[in-house]
Amino acid sequence: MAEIQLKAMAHSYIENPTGPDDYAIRQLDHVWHKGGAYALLGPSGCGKSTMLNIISGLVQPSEGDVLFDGKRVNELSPRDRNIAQVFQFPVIYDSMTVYENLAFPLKNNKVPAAKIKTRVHEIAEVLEIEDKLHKKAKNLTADEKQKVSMGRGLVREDVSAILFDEPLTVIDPQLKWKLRRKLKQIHEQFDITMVYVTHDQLEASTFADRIAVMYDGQVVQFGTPTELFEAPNHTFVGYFIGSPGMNIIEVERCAGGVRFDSTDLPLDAWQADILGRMKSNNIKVGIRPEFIEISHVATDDTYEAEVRDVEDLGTYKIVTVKLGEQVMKVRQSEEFDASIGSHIHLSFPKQWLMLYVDEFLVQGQQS
Ligand SMILES: Nc1ncnc2c1ncn2[C@@H]1O[C@H](COP(=O)(O)OP(=O)(O)OP(=O)(O)O)[C@@H](O)[C@H]1O
Repeated sequence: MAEIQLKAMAHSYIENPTGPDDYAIRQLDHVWHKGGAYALLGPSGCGKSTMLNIISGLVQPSEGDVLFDGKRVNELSPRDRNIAQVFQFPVIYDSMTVYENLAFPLKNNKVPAAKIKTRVHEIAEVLEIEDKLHKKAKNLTADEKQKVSMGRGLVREDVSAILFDEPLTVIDPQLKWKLRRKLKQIHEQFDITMVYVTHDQLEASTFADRIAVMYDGQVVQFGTPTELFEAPNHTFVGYFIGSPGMNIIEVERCAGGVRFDSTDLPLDAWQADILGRMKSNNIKVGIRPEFIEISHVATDDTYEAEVRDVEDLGTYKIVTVKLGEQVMKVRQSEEFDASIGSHIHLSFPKQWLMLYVDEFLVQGQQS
């Protein structure tokens, strides 16, 4: 197992990149600590597979260093880096039995036969494919084949890390949940560094202790699921995590705070202070639907808004409201009752009102 560090690393598939848009991964520093369970989450094309392939050695970064336990491995092949990688589609030998498939990486590494037998049975038991060990791989279902593919990654005890590139894409939805739990259990049992690529936030949160959110070739936040939810470091994280995502509103400066349409939002003194020292006019505020409060009575701290829609999702409701020209989503309990077109009063608790300049969170001594 190894600590994997990316140091001033960037990658462009173009020979002579001229600007940031030419990079699949923009320059970044990042550490995957030993034994961690990580997810790499982001939309299609943001650079997840490129990042994984750079760690495994299938792609050499055009700039910077990849370090395993402090040693530069840029020039080492995937085999010499001792990385196991599980892809979207199963990589197995159809003509071999399940047992032979699982034993193959160990045989290659000259592991003694008795040890191979114990290890193959151990992994087959964890993956619940023990009864398939003597079946030819070509006769397995797609789910079973992918389990074998995962098993081939898990079977080696000496790996630096296991990288999963959307491994559950081909898996039946009902089994997906089970396999995700299984991988988590395997992580706890074997304590291996695992990086799991996905574009599904639920998949990322159930598997990982910490999630790296990628957007446009950058890791815009690396944090626990709670950190990503409560304090998104970038507007993209706010929008991408949560269902529905964060309400993000373009605003401009005004005395003591910010304003949109004719609505003034006061900021905390420290936020106003930092904003006052920044030059950019790309200013936004974000608040999650879960944190906006609705009441039927007005106070000094509330804003009158119109109910545009109420979506009943069984155990809660998503209320669409319009404040000035701004449409927002608010999450309410199933008891919420207001007719469409009626007027209600919104409040934005200050601790949940995030301020973004040039899309990044303005952070300070939050109260
Ligand atoms: N071999 C390649 N040659 C040229 N450009 C590539 C290559 N592989 C990826 N890219 C480009 O690099 C960028 C990042 O792609 P990458 O596959 O890493 O993203 P991703 O987040 O894994 O996407 P997906 O979820 O769709 O697999 C994209 O713009 C993609 O078109």
